[in-house]
Amino acid sequence: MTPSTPPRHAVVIANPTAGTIDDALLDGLLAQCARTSTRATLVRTTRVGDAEAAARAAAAGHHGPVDLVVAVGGDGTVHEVIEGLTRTPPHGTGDAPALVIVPAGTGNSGYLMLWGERPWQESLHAVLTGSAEHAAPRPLDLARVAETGAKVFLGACSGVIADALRVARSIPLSGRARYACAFADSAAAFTPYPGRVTVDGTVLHEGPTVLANVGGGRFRGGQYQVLPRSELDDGLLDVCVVDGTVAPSRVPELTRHGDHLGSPGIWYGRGRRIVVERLDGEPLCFEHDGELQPPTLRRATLEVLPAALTVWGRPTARLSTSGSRAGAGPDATETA
Ligand SMILES: Nc1ncnc2c1ncn2[C@@H]1O[C@H](COP(=O)(O)OP(=O)(O)OP(=O)(O)O)[C@@H](O)[C@H]1O
Repeated sequence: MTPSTPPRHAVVIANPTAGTIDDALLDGLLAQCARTSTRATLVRTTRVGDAEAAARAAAAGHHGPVDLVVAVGGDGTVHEVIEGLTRTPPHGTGDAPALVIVPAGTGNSGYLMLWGERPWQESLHAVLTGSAEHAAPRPLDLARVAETGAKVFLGACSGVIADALRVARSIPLSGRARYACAFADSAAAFTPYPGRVTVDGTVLHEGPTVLANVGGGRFRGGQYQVLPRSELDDGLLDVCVVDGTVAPSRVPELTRHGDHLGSPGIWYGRGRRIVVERLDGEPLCFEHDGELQPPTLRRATLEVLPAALTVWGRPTARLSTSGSRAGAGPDATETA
């Protein structure tokens, strides 16, 4: 395999308030850069919005030529860094810096999506040494919420998966355990809402809806494979709808291993523009990248931004090919 070009200058954007960060983690990271002669510029955030500003500054060339941005934190930090990297045209004629994630939050779905369960030190070492066998810079599709302009990298979801984030606020656990507990509690009490999901102008589902998940990554909450077929670099968004014939309480167990696609009441599509609506005049319960959104939208329009970002991940034929593709069936409406 041809080695990738190792990065020469990394801007490390670290959120010191993220769930599992400490000085030892940052010292270890900087030592790894020093061992491979990668210049590292450390930026510690001090408030919400700093990570986005730092990524924008790095892409705009404020630190000189930069070919790598290291986001150290949880999914919230990664989301900000992506907003910053994609908001600025790259400095001069060079490419925008590529992103690598060092997981220091509690859920870390972004890291899981790109590297699986591999320790971050091994992933970073492969990036810094240009080991093509273990790491590759890959194009990553993002989505944009047309109504707000927000970028989405992990995925967006209406219904019970979003409601679980509300429930999680009062659960005294952290990370994946907290979300699992919240998902079970929310699902046990959830009432389907009247909804419609449209894929590139064709209605995929209309009627009682438990959730509509658009992505993005295969996993939500770091552990539920709601979109087991999703490819992160195919220029398309996947969508899975669970309709009201499925008991909400069964959804956590059904989606745990991505086995739900063959079941009745599951609708799966793929396209460039996906509209998720609530039809009774009430606001959608809606989240993206693990952040519950204010109840202001009755519809969310997700448009794909193909290859919006270069991100380091494990080299696979596609970014996320673990698991097999389900055969086409009634659950497998594909619009592209
Ligand atoms: N210095 C800071 N002080 C306070 N908040 C910050 C700071 N830097 C970043 N933030 C905000 O903290 C929020 C949470 O961070 P992040 O999601 O990275 O960590 P986490 O909550 O521990 O991880 P996870 O989302 O995996 O549970 C982010 O939305 C970010 O905007």
